Amino acid sequence: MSKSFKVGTDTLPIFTNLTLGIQKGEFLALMGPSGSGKSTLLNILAGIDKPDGGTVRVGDANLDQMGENAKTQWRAHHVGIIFQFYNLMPMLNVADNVGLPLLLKPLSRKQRKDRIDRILELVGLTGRQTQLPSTMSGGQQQRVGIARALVTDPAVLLCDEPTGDLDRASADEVLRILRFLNRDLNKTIIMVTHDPEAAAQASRVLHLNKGSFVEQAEDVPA
Ligand SMILES: Nc1ncnc2c1ncn2[C@@H]1O[C@H](COP(=O)(O)OP(=O)(O)OP(=O)(O)O)[C@@H](O)[C@H]1O
Repeated sequence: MSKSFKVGTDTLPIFTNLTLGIQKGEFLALMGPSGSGKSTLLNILAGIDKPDGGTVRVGDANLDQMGENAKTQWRAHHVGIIFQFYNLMPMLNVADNVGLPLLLKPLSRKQRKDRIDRILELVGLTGRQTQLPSTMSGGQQQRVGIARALVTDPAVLLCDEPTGDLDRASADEVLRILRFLNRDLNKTIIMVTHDPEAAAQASRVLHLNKGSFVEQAEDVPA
């Protein structure tokens, strides 16, 4: 896959003939300097951004052969996205934020409520349904963000610096949930992070370096 951006009259290459395979059920951490293309890669995997050339397959979906509407539908069913700054709707309460992705699904009010309640329990936010995000801590807001990403039961979770705005204790709680989702619910997780402690939770760490990935070397005892 190749990707560049046009900046004025210049072309800024981000990836040139990048080949990357991610296994179902992996917990992959993507690291690398600012501007190296980590978020761009997540956007390409989500079908939000398009490569200039090459092929991007996620499960059975061949993203480069799908139109925009098909990709939007596909994303709504198969991919959950978790953001650094949560991206919650401030005027909606917790239950309505978490339920947003379900608006595209033909569910009854009761089915919707049951699913929201179950997911909130999973992220440790039972009883918070009517609370507004602005009255919650950063860690709690991120757990609402995780619940929203999970509510459609996607196979893949894309996380863009999910602990980047959190203190250590809240970050550790978010990482504990991500680890649980990976190990116990078999979610494939791709997490961009600058935090070595977050990366240490992953089953594989890749460092983006000048448009290609370098696998983190195993620690070799001296
Ligand atoms: N829509 C765009 N138009 C032009 N340039 C862009 C666009 N999106 C990203 N870029 C450029 O592409 C490069 C990669 O950006 P990207 O956000 O993927 O990096 P990153 O590794 O996620 O960085 P960070 O760690 O700072 O979030 C940067 O130089 C950025 O300025």
